[in-house]
Amino acid sequence: MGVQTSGSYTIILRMETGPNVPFIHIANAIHETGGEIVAVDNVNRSKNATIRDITVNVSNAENEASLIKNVTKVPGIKIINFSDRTFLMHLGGKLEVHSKVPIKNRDDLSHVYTPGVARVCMALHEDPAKAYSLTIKRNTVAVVSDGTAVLGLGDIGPIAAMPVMEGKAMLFKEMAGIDSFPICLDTKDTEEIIRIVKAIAPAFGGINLEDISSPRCFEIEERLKQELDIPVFHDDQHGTAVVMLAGLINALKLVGKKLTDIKVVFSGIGAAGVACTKMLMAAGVTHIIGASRSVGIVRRGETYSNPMFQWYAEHTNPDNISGTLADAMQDADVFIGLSGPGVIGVEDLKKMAKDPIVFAMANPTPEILPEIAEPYVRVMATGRSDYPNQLNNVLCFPGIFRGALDCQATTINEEMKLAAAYAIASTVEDDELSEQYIIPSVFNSRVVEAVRKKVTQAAVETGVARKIPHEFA
Ligand SMILES: NC(=O)C1=CN([C@@H]2O[C@H](COP(=O)(O)OP(=O)(O)OC[C@H]3O[C@@H](n4cnc5c(N)ncnc54)[C@H](O)[C@@H]3O)[C@@H](O)[C@H]2O)C=CC1
Ligand SMILES: CC(=O)C(=O)O
Ligand SMILES: [Mg+2]
Repeated sequence: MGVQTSGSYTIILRMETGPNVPFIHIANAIHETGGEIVAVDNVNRSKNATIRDITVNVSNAENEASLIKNVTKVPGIKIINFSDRTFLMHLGGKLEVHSKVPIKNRDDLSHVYTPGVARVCMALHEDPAKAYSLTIKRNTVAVVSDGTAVLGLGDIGPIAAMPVMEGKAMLFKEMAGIDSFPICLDTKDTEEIIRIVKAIAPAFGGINLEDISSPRCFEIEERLKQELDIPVFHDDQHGTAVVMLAGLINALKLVGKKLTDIKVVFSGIGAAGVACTKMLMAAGVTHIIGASRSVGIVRRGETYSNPMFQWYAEHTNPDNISGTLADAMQDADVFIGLSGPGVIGVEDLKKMAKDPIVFAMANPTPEILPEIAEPYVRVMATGRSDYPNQLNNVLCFPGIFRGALDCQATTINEEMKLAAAYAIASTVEDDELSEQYIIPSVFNSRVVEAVRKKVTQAAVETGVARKIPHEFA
């Protein structure tokens, strides 16, 4: 009892029960160990036995083990097998490629492949710009990672990064109809990553860099932006920043404060923390303090080996305070966590200014859990889908790339990002806005369309669109 279950850890117990075993005995055994029954399917019923699949949310592996042990003790039941729903959904990977044109006979073959394909190749040789109409480039994005900063799990390597990149590719397709390939590179070398991404770029209309640790991610993205003529977008930086700003715009409406007046404290000065800081500065926030696990509050007068910390020290912390994250929390209006699990506690929240706003965005485990923070804060948001107010870059990257691809943008610039943030924020109407609803659901179908439209408009207005869609002509 009292165990926090997680929608992302679901097991299915297939069990056989004798004729006189009341279901309540099984339900109690599950409930006693903190499991939450979400579905019961009768698979087979005969005079002597019933076979059921019971789907249960558990909190973690230990909880799963103790639950199974407890259920096994119920007289008259036999567990046939149990499976983890998350792993079942990953069997064989989560993606496959489909062809758009059937190949039923030699004639079809001669058009889609040799000899017919050769004429198309030569047309592209003469005019490479036709790639947008004659190849998959028009609608295809590479999701590129080196596996060094996967969610908040850290440097777990390119193979272990694949499920996240496959997941991003699924989201591109499901949310915005964009085809994408997960590409996990077995190198951490900045120059080599730049070289490889440049080499694969001809097939793609955009590059989504993902989960590449800082500070290498800054140089990789900057160089690729300069050297390629397609959008290069480090999602952990800019997707996160766009969504964070959207959430903050709406949260501030609730508490009646202005961007220009607030004090914001960051935990985590990595890819996401730096980009969110820059986005807030661009939106008018002047009082920002950042703290990192390794050096505490970043301040002028110190020398940091990480060049981004040096930049941070020069551009934030107007009163140049020193100390730890806990010291920075005094009178903060907003806390933004882009670091790791459990870095703040209730004592830190109590120091914040009136109507605290807490965005604990570390994945999969936030800087503070909502059930602990909620009594002490006015607005609480996390990056997770199993709590209200999900601040996750999935609200941004499908729509921003849809908008960029539709106008064949050469880049995704600051104006396009700001347009995306305000578009996301505007999908929550004023009469819908509440502490539990500052940001639209990931499944709100209006989000991608709103972002697409505003992003394309911003691209056209700032002169980075190669094609002007009819609605903006
Ligand atoms: N909700 C969302 O949409 C997003 C959330 N994130 C989360 O933000 C976090 C950071 O991601 P990136 O900036 O891409 O990584 P990064 O590797 O570039 O930076 C991580 C930063 O957090 C600090 N940090 C890491 N673990 C920590 C811990 N346990 N305690 C204190 N500080 C810690 C590091 O010192 C570094 O400053 C991750 O948890 C990630 O899941 C990142 C992108 C999007
Ligand atoms: C959501 C995401 O991109 C991350 O946590 O890294
Ligand atoms: Mg990421």
